[in-house]
Amino acid sequence: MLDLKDISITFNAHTVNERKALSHLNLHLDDGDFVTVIGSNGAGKSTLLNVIAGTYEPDEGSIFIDGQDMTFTKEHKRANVIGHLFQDPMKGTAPNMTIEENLGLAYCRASGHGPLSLGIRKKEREFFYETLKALNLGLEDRMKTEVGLLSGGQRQALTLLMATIVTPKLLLLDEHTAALDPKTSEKVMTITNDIIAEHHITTLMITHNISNALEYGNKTLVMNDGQIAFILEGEERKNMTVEKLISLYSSKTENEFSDRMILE
Ligand SMILES: Nc1ncnc2c1ncn2[C@@H]1O[C@H](COP(=O)(O)OP(=O)(O)OP(=O)(O)O)[C@@H](O)[C@H]1O
Repeated sequence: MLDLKDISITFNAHTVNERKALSHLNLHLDDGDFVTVIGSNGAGKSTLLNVIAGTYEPDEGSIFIDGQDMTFTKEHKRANVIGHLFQDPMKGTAPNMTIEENLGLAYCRASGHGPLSLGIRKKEREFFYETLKALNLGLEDRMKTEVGLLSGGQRQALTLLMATIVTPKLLLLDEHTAALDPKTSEKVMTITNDIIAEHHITTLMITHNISNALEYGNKTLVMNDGQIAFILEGEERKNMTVEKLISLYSSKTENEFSDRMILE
């Protein structure tokens, strides 16, 4: 489904701030894979997602989605098939527009249904109502509420819905629950897991929470220094504990996870 072939990217090349963020990275994801991504600070996790999304063009290598070479496809064109969520709940929604208008925008953009100026029709309103209801946050009764008035958790759940209202080929989640309080984070994570399972969405999810990384998804990709250190799957992953993973990481990479990852 997703193939990354020999991807490298260096920021600020030939300056004192030169930083090789990804180095000859290869990755293959099968259809429906839900891969959690962890690694120390600066390992290249966000850069990996940004390169897949088209935010950055790699210096070397190729990106294929469903066999199609997307390496030089612009970010806004890739957005038709890739959903990308960030840590900041303020990103990804328009605060001065209502919930319904935001969903309308996302729906039109992803489905190619023509501009929002045509108005949201009854059929779409009903679809949005039902989709919001499934979140179990009461947002279906607040469709005329401006998004800027929502809490961080509600907003992040809405952003997730917008990214998946037309099922994307690939979903990229960059610590999308990290800015939420623990209870809300758990709720948004449950919603995330349900949406991914229901629509069978191929997903890469960066998390700093090691137990979440082992609990959710079917594979865990561990990054270090711009490369994939190792991938856990199958029995090995099933039998993995947080403690074992911390020691495996330091033995394989001679590096440590950050305190934030270990303490949480
Ligand atoms: N736009 C950029 N310009 C310059 N350097 C960058 C840029 N983006 C990332 N880097 C550098 O590339 C390296 C990898 O960064 P990246 O954000 O991908 O790491 P990460 O694994 O997501 O880290 P963290 O867990 O701290 O968010 C870091 O050294 C970072 O400083």
